[in-house]
Amino acid sequence: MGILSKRIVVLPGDGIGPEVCQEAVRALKAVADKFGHEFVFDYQLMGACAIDATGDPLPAATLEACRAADAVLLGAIGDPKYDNNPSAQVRPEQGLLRLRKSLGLYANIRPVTAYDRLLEHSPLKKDRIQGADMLIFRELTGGIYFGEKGRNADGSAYDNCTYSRFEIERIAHRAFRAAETRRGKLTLVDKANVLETSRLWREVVQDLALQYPKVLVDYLFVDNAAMQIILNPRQFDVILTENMFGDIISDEASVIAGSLGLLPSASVGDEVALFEPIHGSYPQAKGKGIANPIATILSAAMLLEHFGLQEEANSVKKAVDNALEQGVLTPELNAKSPYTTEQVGSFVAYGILDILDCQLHKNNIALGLSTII
Ligand SMILES: NC(=O)C1=CN([C@@H]2O[C@H](COP(=O)(O)OP(=O)(O)OC[C@H]3O[C@@H](n4cnc5c(N)ncnc54)[C@H](O)[C@@H]3O)[C@@H](O)[C@H]2O)C=CC1
Ligand SMILES: CC(C)CC(=O)C(=O)O
Ligand SMILES: [Mg+2]
Repeated sequence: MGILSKRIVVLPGDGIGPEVCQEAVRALKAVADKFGHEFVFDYQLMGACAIDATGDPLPAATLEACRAADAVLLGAIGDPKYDNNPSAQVRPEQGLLRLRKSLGLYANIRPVTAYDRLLEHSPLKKDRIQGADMLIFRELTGGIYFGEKGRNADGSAYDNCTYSRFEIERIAHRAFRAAETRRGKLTLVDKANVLETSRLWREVVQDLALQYPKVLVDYLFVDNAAMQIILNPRQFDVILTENMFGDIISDEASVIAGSLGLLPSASVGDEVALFEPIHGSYPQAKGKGIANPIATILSAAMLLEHFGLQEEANSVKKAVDNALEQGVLTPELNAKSPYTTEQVGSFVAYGILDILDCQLHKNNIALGLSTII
């Protein structure tokens, strides 16, 4: 792959979003320096910050910039002043959902890995999670999050869940193809004993399975899946599921990795792809320097893979592995001698730049010397 010139729209968003985005951009800048690429970063508003500035959580200028970009990097959106106000007319989350829908980002891909170095920090049984490695395909533009919702005259409320065969087929094909390149197993997580939409998911997946004879297909009800993911995560290879179930079980699966702050994602579909950590804006941590930036840094690695820059992506992943290995960890993973968001980010950037005397950098951090990159 030659030298690339790419325009990346950055949507830092709210809460810890700007802090974790800053570290992912630092990693991308290190990659650009090392490999000679040109990445132009175009910062745009989305979420609560966009409501505050324009009244709209997804201003037209932001959507336009995303459409014209080569990729989008998102931090997170959401603010308690909207969460705690049930009568708020406009919400940050509406901006995110509208962005996903507008860009046709129907497949959200969330890798989950058990890191050897972090096993000791896990509340889960080490011998059960060691080696766990799964890829969750979460449908992202349909289902209950996008169905008609409202209040009835009697004061009751409703959220409708609808799926079409087409919506299921397009993400199922992607999940089957991924399973073919991995360990050849696909688990559909649904609630087909109760929900009609889930029965349609099963029918479609059963039909498509005929086109992928090398893939072993398994079906699990979501309640059972929620338990199995924790109890015996190594049984999973590719998980395919609808929007809300995928949202919930992937946050749960982050316990296998060790923290919600470690899980990245790629959202892909018809237009430009978007990369974001699976976590939210963690408002309690805003400005404290305690947020783990690795989920966003690994999302940047997925962005590089999307550009076809595998070696570059590997350099980011290797630098992250090294940070974990060396114990350069934010407080939720190591309360005793924690590193800040920025220190973890700059340690990773050093690793990308092959300044392999990371010990020196670690010492600098210990001495309180400022980050250099
Ligand atoms: N994609 C997005 O932008 C998302 C936005 N949200 C929004 O975020 C706001 C907060 O929602 P919550 O339910 O509290 O979810 P959250 O994901 O922001 O935080 C849940 C918990 O996970 C941990 N955590 C999350 N990110 C972390 C990080 N980088 N490092 C270390 N620990 C981390 C913290 O213990 C935190 O209390 C809400 O406004 C919500 O709507 C929630 C999920 C996704
Ligand atoms: C607005 C929500 C659906 C965001 C969320 O929880 C997620 O995408 O994981
Ligand atoms: Mg979520």
